[in-house]
Amino acid sequence: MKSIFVAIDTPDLERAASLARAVRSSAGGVKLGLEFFCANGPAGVQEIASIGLPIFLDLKLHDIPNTVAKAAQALRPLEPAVLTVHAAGGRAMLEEAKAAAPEKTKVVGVTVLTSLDGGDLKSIGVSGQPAEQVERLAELARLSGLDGVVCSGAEVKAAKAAWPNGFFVVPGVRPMGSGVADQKRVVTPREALDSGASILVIGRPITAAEDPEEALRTIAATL
Ligand SMILES: O=c1ccn([C@@H]2O[C@H](COP(=O)(O)O)[C@@H](O)[C@H]2O)c(=O)[nH]1
Repeated sequence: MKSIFVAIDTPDLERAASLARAVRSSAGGVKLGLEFFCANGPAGVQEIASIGLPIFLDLKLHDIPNTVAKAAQALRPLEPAVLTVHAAGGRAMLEEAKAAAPEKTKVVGVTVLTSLDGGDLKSIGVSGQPAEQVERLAELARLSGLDGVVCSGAEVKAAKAAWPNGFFVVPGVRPMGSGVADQKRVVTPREALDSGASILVIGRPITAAEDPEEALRTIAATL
């Protein structure tokens, strides 16, 4: 299975389509997030989906259970392969999100954003290191019936040990020598996969490259 989902973070539909076409033969899918969705909406998602790759809709839904359930329901026609919600939304929200999403969609809970470290958690009132919070939220996601979680490559081994049949999405992935930008908990693609990631999410190291297709192939060759 092709394990790299390319994060296409742009508000520009034409650019998104051109990137999706460029990576079509080597990617496992494309990930569309808030930047793309706010600019282009469901119609934009459908246009990218028509290029033929599975769609990971990374909207990180986080609200009261009723609102998240209605949002997940509204997204049903898009039939995303993967949909994200924030695990910190709590058990009722997670259960309702899963129940409202299409049966085939993997609903995964974002645990601790890969852009955060222990200091950031402390500043929002969460004591302990990211690994502890990931463990807590992954357990909540499992008990709530989700399909898996989003966590960094540094935590995925422990998460998989506790949830062997879970689906583990790992962003914050950087090939050796690539700039980390705003990411704080970063591993290489090989490390993420060896630690148990089900899929890797990689954006700028591919999309900002002069030749995105070549950049993706080079990364894929390390796996
Ligand atoms: O914890 C998280 C959850 C989601 N993301 C998303 O993944 C990509 C990463 O892009 P890069 O350019 O490879 O840094 C981006 O779309 C984020 O929204 C994450 O990074 N961390």
